[in-house]
Amino acid sequence: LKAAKGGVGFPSSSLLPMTGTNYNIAKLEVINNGKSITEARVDIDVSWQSLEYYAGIAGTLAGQHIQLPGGSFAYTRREALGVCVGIGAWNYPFQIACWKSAPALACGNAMVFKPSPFTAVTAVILAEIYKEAGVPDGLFNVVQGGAETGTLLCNHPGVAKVSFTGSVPTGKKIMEMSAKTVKQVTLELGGKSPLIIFKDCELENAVRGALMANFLTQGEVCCNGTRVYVQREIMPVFLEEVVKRTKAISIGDPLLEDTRMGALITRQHLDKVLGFVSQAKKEGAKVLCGGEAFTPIEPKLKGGYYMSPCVLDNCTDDMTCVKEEIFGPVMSVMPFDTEEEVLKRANNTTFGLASGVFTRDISRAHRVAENLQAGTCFINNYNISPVEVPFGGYKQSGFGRENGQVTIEYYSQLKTVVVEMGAVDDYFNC
Ligand SMILES: NC(=O)c1ccc[n+]([C@@H]2O[C@H](COP(=O)([O-])OP(=O)(O)OC[C@H]3O[C@@H](n4cnc5c(N)ncnc54)[C@H](O)[C@@H]3O)[C@@H](O)[C@H]2O)c1
Ligand SMILES: CCCCC=O
Repeated sequence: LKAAKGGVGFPSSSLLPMTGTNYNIAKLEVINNGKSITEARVDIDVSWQSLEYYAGIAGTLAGQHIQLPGGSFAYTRREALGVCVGIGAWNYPFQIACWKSAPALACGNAMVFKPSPFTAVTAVILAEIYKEAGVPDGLFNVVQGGAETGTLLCNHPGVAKVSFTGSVPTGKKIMEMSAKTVKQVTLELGGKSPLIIFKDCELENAVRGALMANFLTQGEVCCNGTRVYVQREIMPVFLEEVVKRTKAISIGDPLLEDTRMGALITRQHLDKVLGFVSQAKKEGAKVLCGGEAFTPIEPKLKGGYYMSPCVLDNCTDDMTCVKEEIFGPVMSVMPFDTEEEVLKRANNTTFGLASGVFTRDISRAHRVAENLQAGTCFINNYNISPVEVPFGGYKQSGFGRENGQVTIEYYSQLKTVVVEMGAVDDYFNC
């Protein structure tokens, strides 16, 4: 399993077959969420990699020694915050629970984790795994419930920190509640990320990248690059290729090895996503493929929340489908002419979670990455998030980070100890 490439949902062909516990968790995650088994396996890989990574870091936590005049000195200690609350979204249930609990526990905190009520199961499996590994009772706890339970946790005076993954509107409420007792907050929120494809790109990679940026986990991925800006000269060939491959995505039973797209999370969410497609048509977008409820041929799947992945052409920056997070398999494609123009358009959003650029021009790639207002910029790929690499948003996509060494700072506090080696000053002359 070491061969697995860390990713938000990267279905790596380098994955070795899973057996035993890992495979069972992946299967449960499919039943939990509806995503394909190939993706769920990657989620479980990314999850255990997170546990291993922070377990390794735990023994390296250290402060600083600062020499002061007269032999005195100060040192800093990195200490736990106390009880941390983790609140998760439904799209990566097990992975989110690991991304939060691994650094929290590594820093010496306890965690109370609340999964989304739509995907309640696998966080409990994580609690069982921790117990089996020897984590003392009470250090990692799962409470089930929805908004009411989340509210109680955020208002609890005994909680030191809330790490939240979910939508922007809920994130604002979490921040407001946490402010009452000055709790620390990490917010991993939504996005409407731009993916910029220049005419000098390696087209095959750019097309694959656009699919990776839009259709993993049925498009229900926070950092998806759903605003696809394509340089005008290559628009016809890009559209032809992207539509051909989108039509070929196999939708159906998510437990089957060949399936690449499963079911959306709920009927209500499916209707909402289909509603975005209808609205896009009304506003002048052209559906090149998909965007409809889909009924797989297997009789047992009738009534499932499936839809065909959609590519929208004729989009403009002011359309609802381009401005709002759809959180479903809908790609909006728009032409651009110059780098300056596309950067301005890409940054014209209140979100700032991720971004991407495809080009062979190395200077341009780094210049674009510098100028995009987003927490992550992928160059010549998309949706790759190994555990060593910090992940998080700019602007209303949130703050704080998950993954990487920096996350230690979000689950610990710094104590300064000042040590006098001489006499105390007789300042008051008494
Ligand atoms: N940035 C990231 O890392 C990331 C990752 C995954 C999903 N997301 C975002 O999550 C959203 C989809 O997930 P969702 O529909 O579960 O989001 P959501 O905001 O509806 O719910 C997220 C969690 O918050 C809880 N909750 C709801 N109301 C609450 C309240 N008032 N107080 C406390 N807790 C409350 C829910 O029960 C759930 O556990 C999308 O916007 C997506 O972009 C972000
Ligand atoms: C935990 C995975 C985050 C990806 C966004 O939805």
